Amino acid sequence: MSEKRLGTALQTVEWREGRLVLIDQNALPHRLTYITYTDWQDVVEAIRTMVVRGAPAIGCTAALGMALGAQYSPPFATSDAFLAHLERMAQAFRSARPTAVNLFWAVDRVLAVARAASDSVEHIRQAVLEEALRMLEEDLQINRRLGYHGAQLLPQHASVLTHCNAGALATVGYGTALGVVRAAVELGKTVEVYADETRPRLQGMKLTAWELAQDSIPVTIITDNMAAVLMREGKIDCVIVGADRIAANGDTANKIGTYGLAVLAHYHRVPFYVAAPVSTFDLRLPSGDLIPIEQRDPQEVTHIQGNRIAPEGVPVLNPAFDVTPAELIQAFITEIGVLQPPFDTLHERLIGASSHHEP
Ligand SMILES: CSC[C@@H](O)[C@@H](O)C(=O)COP(=O)(O)O
Repeated sequence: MSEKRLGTALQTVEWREGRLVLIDQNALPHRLTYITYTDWQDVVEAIRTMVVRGAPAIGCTAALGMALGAQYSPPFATSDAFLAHLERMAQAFRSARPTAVNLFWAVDRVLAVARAASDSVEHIRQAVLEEALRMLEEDLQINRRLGYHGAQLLPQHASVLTHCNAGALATVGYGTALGVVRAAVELGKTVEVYADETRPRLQGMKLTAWELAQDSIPVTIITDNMAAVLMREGKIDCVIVGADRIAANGDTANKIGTYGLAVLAHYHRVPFYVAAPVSTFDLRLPSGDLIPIEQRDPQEVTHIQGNRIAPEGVPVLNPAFDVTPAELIQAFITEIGVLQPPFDTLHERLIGASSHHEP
């Protein structure tokens, strides 16, 4: 095992001197800047406008955003009134983005702790902050464990294709799909990564390529339509992507374009892996047909850096995610090991643990 500790320099979301601090992902790769938040409603907006994005990162940001709102709330006479205030906050966070279930999971977890500490406003406040900080710490540990399990699946010299950004920037740190890459490198394997640019918001080119370069992990940017050729030429050993929501049968929502990659991988007999924490599984949904898919502003497609590149007046579709059918996925890499549907080991952990309120 090498001495390198990769992906630890970037902490996407953190609590600093009673404030919530986010890396501004909309400024990358040009500038690594941090935004400090004192108002929970601005944190909701940060999730909506994708200052912070990626399923685990938005979950942890929402949890810490609720803690921020709890710290700086107006005075409440009773703990019931304070709980009602937290429920309103929770609803605002849930409505920020619909697809990643981690957001709902995180908000529910904070609310559960708040309800359990309901003997005084001060206790609730303290319990909510402690729980949010615990979630941030857990996320890092989860990604390291998940990365270790996934690294066992890679050959000694591996060429990995990934889509969007499922890295340190999509989590609190270290990453899921990129956590597997980092863990393999830490175990002494040589890994080169092909990063799909990931239209329309280009998270693969702007974020994945940037964060791997920070760790000196070899990375090559390709356009989304190059994957087939690379697979045909035998240049890809496996595809590893993250996930926003995984249904009970293994159907997986992830960034738009993931489904197409899975079809290509199947045709070329390239293993296709999904790397995601247990909190991304939504076992209440029997299949992926029921996963809500976020539709985003058409301007993300028609404009580049504020300049229109599409003709006026032509309709545009902009679903942010697609659903890959389970049969195209070789395995699910999680912090508790490499899993296959029907995910028997997960049922006990997840069912009943959360009610996942939808917006
Ligand atoms: C570990 S992150 C997994 C997914 O959240 C990621 O692949 C993805 O689709 C992110 O989408 P985004 O729209 O950038 O939030």
